[in-house]
Amino acid sequence: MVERRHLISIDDLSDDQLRWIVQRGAEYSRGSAGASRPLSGAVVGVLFRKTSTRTRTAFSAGALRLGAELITYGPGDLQLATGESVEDTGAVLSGMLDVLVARTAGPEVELRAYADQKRMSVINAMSAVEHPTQALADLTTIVRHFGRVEGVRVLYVGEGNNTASALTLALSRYAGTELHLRTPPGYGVEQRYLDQAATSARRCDARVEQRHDLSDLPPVDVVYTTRWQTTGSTKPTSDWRSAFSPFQVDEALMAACPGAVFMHDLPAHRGEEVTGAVLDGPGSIAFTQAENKYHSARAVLEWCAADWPSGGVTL
Ligand SMILES: NC(=O)NCCC[C@H](N)C(=O)O
Repeated sequence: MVERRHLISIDDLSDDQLRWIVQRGAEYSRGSAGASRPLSGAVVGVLFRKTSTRTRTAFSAGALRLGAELITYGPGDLQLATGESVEDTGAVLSGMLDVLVARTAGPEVELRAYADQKRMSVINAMSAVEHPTQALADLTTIVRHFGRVEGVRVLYVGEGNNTASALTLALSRYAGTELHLRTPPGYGVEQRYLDQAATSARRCDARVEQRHDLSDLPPVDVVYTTRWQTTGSTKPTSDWRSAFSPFQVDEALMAACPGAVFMHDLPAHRGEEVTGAVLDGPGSIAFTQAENKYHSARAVLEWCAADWPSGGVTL
């Protein structure tokens, strides 16, 4: 039996696979991906243990459009809620589903447990530490806007959360990219992701650096931010806003980055991490970026189906 593919971390993808998914997402967004239905006859489970608008809809609509049937589970629906283990849950679901798209409350260990079988693909629809499908959609957005990922320079402003970790792992795999992480003190991207990215950056001639202030901003092509209340996490101190408020993306910050477009993984909180003038302004591509989650989700699902008899991808 062919083992099923899992996407739990960006690090699970080879360079070729990463590039294939990003480019394929761009083809879907251009409407040039063709009309094949590689998930025909498949059943996809969609398990969201945390709230979701974009990712859940992108994967649900994507799976349906690619020909699959869907089963959706809310946070209290499975026997997980009454104490059944994630290992037992994964073993049972894998006998019935082809793909499980799951957003978990905690770290990736839960997703790895679901993936500890050979019959069902598992897709990380966001964990507490990494949001790989967001990074794939973000790179597809960059390809659509700039025509390439290579050489694109990104200023990421805000908490070093799941979105930031995935973006760090993904961008560092493209030649000439620069990722300037400017995160509040104490809220940076975890060192293990920076270490992984540093290895990729050396190999691919990319650059990743993290600082905790907004001085000496380099020339960039993209300014990216994220909300201040990351799903499932609570801040260790009650005065965290004083650390975050200098990191609001406002018109002054955008003026310091001439020519840059604005990206946001959403949901947005106008007046917190970004002003309305920036999010709703002419330089914002945040809502195109949100739509690209749907296009990218189809690319991810198609990649999972590659080895199925109905699949056509060879990577
Ligand atoms: N685009 C998304 O998936 N948005 C959902 C929340 C993202 C944010 N990084 C969070 O963890 O709250």
